[in-house]
Amino acid sequence: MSAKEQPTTSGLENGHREPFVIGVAGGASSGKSTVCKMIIDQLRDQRVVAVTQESFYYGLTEDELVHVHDYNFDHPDAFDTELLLSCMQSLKHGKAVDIPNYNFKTYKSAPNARKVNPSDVIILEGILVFHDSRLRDLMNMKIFVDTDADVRLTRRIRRDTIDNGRDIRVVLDQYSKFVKTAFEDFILPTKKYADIIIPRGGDNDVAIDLIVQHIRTKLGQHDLCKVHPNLYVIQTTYQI
Ligand SMILES: [N-]=[N+]=N[C@@H]1[C@H](O)[C@@H](CO)O[C@H]1n1ccc(=O)[nH]c1=O
Repeated sequence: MSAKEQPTTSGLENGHREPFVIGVAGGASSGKSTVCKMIIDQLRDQRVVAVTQESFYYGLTEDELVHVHDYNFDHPDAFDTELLLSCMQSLKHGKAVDIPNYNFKTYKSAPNARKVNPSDVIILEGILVFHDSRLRDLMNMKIFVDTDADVRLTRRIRRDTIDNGRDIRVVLDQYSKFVKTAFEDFILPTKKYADIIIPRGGDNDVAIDLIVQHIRTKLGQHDLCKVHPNLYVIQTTYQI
């Protein structure tokens, strides 16, 4: 069943409604995390949980560590997508999951590091969350954050040099070798799957307000259904 249809309560643990799943994709440093934070802030009255694809990076082997500057963190194969898919499926069915924790300093992954409970809204963000169709099919809403390449690069240089103390030459080398190439080969082609494309990301208050309104409408519809199924049928008939 495509997630486009209305969330249902069928087959869910303790009768909760099926969570509303939002995917947020876009280039590295495009503002995905900022968009997620703004949506979560405006949905303070709802049970919302955020999952980042970065938690599912494979840890690097000793040999990969030795050649870390030649490792492509922007390639789909850098992520444990099977584990991410199984976590998202469990959350979608109202089950709590253990999320791994990837450490950007040690390049190692700590399994089962964080317990995430099922919620009404689940936001999954990451550069390649639209790459695998099985993940896309779990999403009720897909947002692509469309920020200019020069803005993404300047943000990345500022973050990696000032915040993470990396050498500017390493950052630029990694960008031209992996980040730019992966954006063009793997990330940008997933933009066509988006329901909403946000230019300028977190600077775009209008887009984020519209998104939050849409989420509230979808959640509200289900609350009516919870009150009285017939009422829900009337509402659906009216929409048609
Ligand atoms: N390098 N590089 N690019 C990736 C990617 O652009 C971004 C989002 O996953 O995080 C970066 N990334 C990922 C893992 C890591 O250990 N270090 C790191 O900088």
